[in-house]
Amino acid sequence: MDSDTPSLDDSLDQAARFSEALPPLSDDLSGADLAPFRDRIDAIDHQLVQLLNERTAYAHVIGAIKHVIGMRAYVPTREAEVMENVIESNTGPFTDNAIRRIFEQIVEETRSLEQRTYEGHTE
Ligand SMILES: C=C(O[C@@H]1C=C(C(=O)O)C=C[C@H]1O)C(=O)O
Repeated sequence: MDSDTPSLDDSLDQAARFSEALPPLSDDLSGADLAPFRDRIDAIDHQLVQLLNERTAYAHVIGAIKHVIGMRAYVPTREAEVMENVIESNTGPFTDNAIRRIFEQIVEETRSLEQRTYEGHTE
């Protein structure tokens, strides 16, 4: 996904594919209800937090194993692979750069947890 400005039609198509619970929208958006879309966002945010914490739990285990076998927490080659994978999965409307920035933050937080836990980092 390279375009910086996805079309509203594409996002509406995607939204309809993701959730059958959404109300149909007419061409005139001025009377449309925000609530069902915000409800979906709230539910997704909840799932995202659970998934991020599941991801972190696996990384914590990986950190423990690396510590025991004498590996550093920070593995730049794996981080590059993670970044390639997520960009490969990206179907938009987020751009690849947006996905990259989000995952840089996720991986940085994950790495930091491992380093604090197993390498005595203070930040
Ligand atoms: C989870 C790991 O530890 C660190 C965090 C990574 C991540 O968040 O994906 C990737 C590589 C490491 O820098 C790992 O080595 O797989």
